[in-house]
Amino acid sequence: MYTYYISVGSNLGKREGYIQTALDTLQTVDGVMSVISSTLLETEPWGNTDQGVFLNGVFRCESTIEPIDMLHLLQGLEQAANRDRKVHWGPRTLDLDIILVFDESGALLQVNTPELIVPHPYFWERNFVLEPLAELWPEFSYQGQSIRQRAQELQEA
Ligand SMILES: Nc1ncnc2c1ncn2[C@@H]1O[C@H](COP(=O)(O)OP(=O)(O)OP(=O)(O)O)[C@@H](O)[C@H]1O
Ligand SMILES: Nc1nc2c(c(=O)[nH]1)N=C(CO)CN2
Repeated sequence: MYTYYISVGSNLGKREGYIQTALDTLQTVDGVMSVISSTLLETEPWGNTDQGVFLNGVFRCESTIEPIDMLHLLQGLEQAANRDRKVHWGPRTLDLDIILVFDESGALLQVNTPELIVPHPYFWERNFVLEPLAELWPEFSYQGQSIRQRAQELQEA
């Protein structure tokens, strides 16, 4: 059994609908025991600022699905939302990124393959991930820093 923290975002079309559909579909998948979502929040675009405001959140998912298979499952949900990938970090109907994965002993998984890097390489730089993650897991800390401190630090940067 794994515990996944998955970042969800959308800034094109019926944003909340795409996110809700992804959540509803994920809950029906064999091997997915539970999915809960943080509240969704409006966030200014990060990285590529020349695009619309995002709706972002984080799902916590308990699942027996292996990380690479979870990635492919999430990519299928993105395709179901007619996601196109023309512009890197550009507008998208639905984005689902695996942020963190813990195994049943509670150990943080490190994955480094051409297709999948976990922890997600940018998660600790992105308040649109850290704020909803902190809602689900306020005591989380990473590399010796609490998530609250990190979110504050990014806010002030
Ligand atoms: N932890 C991860 N979660 C999701 N995709 C990942 C992860 N690690 C590597 N990838 C790879 O990233 C590729 C590009 O994904 P995508 O186009 O969604 O990037 P993005 O979400 O726009 O940018 P970013 O990854 O910086 O958030 C995917 O094809 C996937 O193989
Ligand atoms: N606010 C916000 N900005 C972004 C987002 C996102 O989900 N939310 N996703 C990106 C590429 O993954 C790049 N920039």
